[in-house]
Amino acid sequence: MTARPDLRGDVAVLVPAAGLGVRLGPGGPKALRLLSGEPLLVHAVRRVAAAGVGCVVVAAPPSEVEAVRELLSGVATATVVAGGATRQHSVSAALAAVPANFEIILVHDAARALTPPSLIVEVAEAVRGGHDAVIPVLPVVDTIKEVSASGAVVGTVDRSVLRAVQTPQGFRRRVLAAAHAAAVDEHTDDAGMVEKLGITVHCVPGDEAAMKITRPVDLVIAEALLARTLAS
Ligand SMILES: Nc1ccn([C@@H]2O[C@H](COP(=O)(O)OP(=O)(O)OP(=O)(O)O)[C@@H](O)[C@H]2O)c(=O)n1
Ligand SMILES: C[C@](O)(CO)[C@H](O)COP(=O)(O)O
Repeated sequence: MTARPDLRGDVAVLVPAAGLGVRLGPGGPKALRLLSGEPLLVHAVRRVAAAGVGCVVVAAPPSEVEAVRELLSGVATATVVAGGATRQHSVSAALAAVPANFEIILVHDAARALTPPSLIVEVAEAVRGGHDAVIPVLPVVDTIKEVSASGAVVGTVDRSVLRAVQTPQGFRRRVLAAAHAAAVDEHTDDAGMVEKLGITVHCVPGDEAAMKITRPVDLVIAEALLARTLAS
């Protein structure tokens, strides 16, 4: 895990971690599920801290706030708040806890536990460089079909214009605050809320390691990625 010492401490990272993990199956809140013996949240926050950011705010499952504080005490200096019923509510709660002097805010899923610090730095630097909103993206590798409710193919989408979106997503603070003030739970991603304000969202190359651990197979893939990283 390589850190970039040149990143200034003017960046705050919000880590929504209050999701249930329904698609991962039974086993408790997803952010607390284990990957190589450590909770996903610990993997994620360790990488955020390695990026050299000045403030980390975690939105934890409401019943786990104290436990998460304890869990993170040896990992990074982090503020822990209670998350909400939707990702948007969790991000809003975390944003409210960021001190006023932080002008660059990144939002980063705990579920993207193996995101390299270098990607966190890239996104922060793109915001500092002048973009209001920045997202990491990857090309779509499968053919994408539009399908009707009855299961018939309606058409094939031109995938050359499609991108799969990751986190961290980076924003000027006023932009993220305005997007959340206007949002009505239509999007799980913050950039989607910003788009609705008519603000341009800039793309930077994503990273396969920033995959979102969503289904059981993703845990298997993440274990393999982690083993490869540790071995290199
Ligand atoms: N009410 C919520 C819902 C989601 N999240 C967080 O948002 C990130 C992305 O969400 P996702 O991966 O979809 O997690 P879950 O909502 O837990 O997954 P599922 O839909 O399978 O329950 C995760 O780090 C998750 O903990 C959150 O903080 N608060
Ligand atoms: C924010 C996000 O990770 C970008 O891909 C995604 O929107 C989260 O989506 P989910 O609906 O919570 O899986």
